[in-house]
Amino acid sequence: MMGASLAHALRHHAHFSGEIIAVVRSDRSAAALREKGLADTILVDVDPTTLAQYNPDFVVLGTPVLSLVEMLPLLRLDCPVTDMGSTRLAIERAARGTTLRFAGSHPMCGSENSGPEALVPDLFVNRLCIIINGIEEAVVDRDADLLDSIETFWKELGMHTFRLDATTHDRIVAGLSHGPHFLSSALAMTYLSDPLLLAKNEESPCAITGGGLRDMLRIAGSNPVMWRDILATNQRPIVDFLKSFRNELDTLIQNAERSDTDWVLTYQGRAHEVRDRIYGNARMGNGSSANLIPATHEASSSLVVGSENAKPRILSLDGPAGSGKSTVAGIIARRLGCLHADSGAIYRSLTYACMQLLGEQASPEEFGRVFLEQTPDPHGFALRVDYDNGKQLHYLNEEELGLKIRTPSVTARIRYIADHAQYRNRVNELLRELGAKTALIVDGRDIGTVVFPDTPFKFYLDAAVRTRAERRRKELIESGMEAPSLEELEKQIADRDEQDRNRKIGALQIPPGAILIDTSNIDRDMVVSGILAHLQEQF
Ligand SMILES: Nc1ncnc2c1ncn2[C@@H]1O[C@H](COP(=O)(O)OP(=O)(O)O)[C@@H](O)[C@H]1O
Ligand SMILES: Nc1ccn([C@H]2C[C@H](O)[C@@H](COP(=O)(O)OP(=O)(O)O)O2)c(=O)n1
Repeated sequence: MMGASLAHALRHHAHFSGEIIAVVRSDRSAAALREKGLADTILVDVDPTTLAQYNPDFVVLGTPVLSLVEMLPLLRLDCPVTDMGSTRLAIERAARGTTLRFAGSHPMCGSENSGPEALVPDLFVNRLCIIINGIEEAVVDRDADLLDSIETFWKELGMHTFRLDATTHDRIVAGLSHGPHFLSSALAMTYLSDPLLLAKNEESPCAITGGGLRDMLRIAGSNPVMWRDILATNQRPIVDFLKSFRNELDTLIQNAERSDTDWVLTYQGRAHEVRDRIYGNARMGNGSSANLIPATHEASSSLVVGSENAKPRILSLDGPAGSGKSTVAGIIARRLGCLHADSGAIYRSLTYACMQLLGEQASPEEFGRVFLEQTPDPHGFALRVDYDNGKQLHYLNEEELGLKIRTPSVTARIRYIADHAQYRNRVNELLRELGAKTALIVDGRDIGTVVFPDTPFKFYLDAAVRTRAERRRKELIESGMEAPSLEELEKQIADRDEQDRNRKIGALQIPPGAILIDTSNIDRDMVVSGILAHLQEQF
């Protein structure tokens, strides 16, 4: 999963045009990579000592930890070599006796899924990568240039980086990552000791659980081989963490057995504080340090419908400019009591923000670079998306942008932003985080294909170019903006259709399974009732 996601991220990186050589173990993985066009050369089950003959410039090893430990001493390579292993001491010790230019990495974005089919297009964006600078605490024993080149590699993929020695790394991740995985498995196993719980749950038409248990069990089914290796190579810190958890559990049980239950208020309050220290507002979710759309995009509480336990509901509305998506999405959101997320407006606000920063003459490449330069925010510009009374609002340095994002000069430059994977990933992440919290009607170009491909509620609106130009002209006149001639608008819309349909990533397409509605000759109320009729109250 991680290797394929890495190949995908490189393939779609705006500035990477190199050759990708993938080394895989099975024909099945090779076929999946080939089908997705993710590598120029695919080598199946080759002897690692022969890799030098391909003259790689950079090597990332992505096998489970124990096979890394076996493989490292066999490699004969001159280029920088790194890996993606999640325990470090064993790997760093295996590398120490070699002549390799090796410094380890731990991109903290693994998941319970494995195999190339499970690839995640924006896996690395805004996640943390720990770069290993030595074995012992406070002793940096790696070459500075090597560390810089490995750090730059991950940063180019949108990661945040942090340097640590292997010993400290292993102790910290035992508590913050490995320990919780084993606890999730232990929680799952607890249900075996009381079969009634499982049996009654299975008899019930829906699971007798809320979202809380699902969150806690999500990681219980992770790849067993990977966890065997992690335990084998980080045993002591993991066992220490599990023991301190057992002590905490004993304290909890003792308190729960006492008749005075007021302690629970203090206990829960303190637990909440600890949770905030780990995932506190500034660090929650999308790694807001890039400050381009920081993490404060949560919906106002009055708008959040459904509870933590409700199944997330997403309705995607894709289509070309002027087909009526945002109008219809807004009406349906109000009718169904959920949020309307206007993805095009988010691209517009990003475009506007970059224009303010760079000036109108800036080239597409300069626009593309702003995102990467934002860490750690040298420009001090903060873009925030928020919702108030059902309206999506865009704030640049706390100024609400209103119609400024809808001017022709912004529209003409949106592609400078929308063509870049970094920006797309950021917008997609924001939408998915929102969708995990509340029911959404989302309109855009790639919502049913890329952002929420699994939603069963997909619609695609279209209309003749002329009709769309007429609508846009009327809209511009009504909002007091300068309106070009109909012919000029028709040309602009056709040009944008062309850009939107031919974008390398996130292109406008009819999503598989989407219901098509041609709005040329029907008014917005008919479009709305057509969509609601299709939903048949299932949404
Ligand atoms: N079915 C429709 N019939 C007529 N006009 C419509 C229809 N749907 C939307 N409009 C109008 O067309 C314009 C563009 O619609 P909009 O929702 O902004 O499109 P999109 O979000 O797809 O770009 C708006 O002024 C809107 O009021
Ligand atoms: N999901 C999306 C939404 C919009 N975009 C880009 C492409 C679109 O031409 C622009 C503007 O989108 P917007 O929905 O505001 O477009 P119109 O209101 O229809 O003009 O943003 C995108 O690339 N992906």
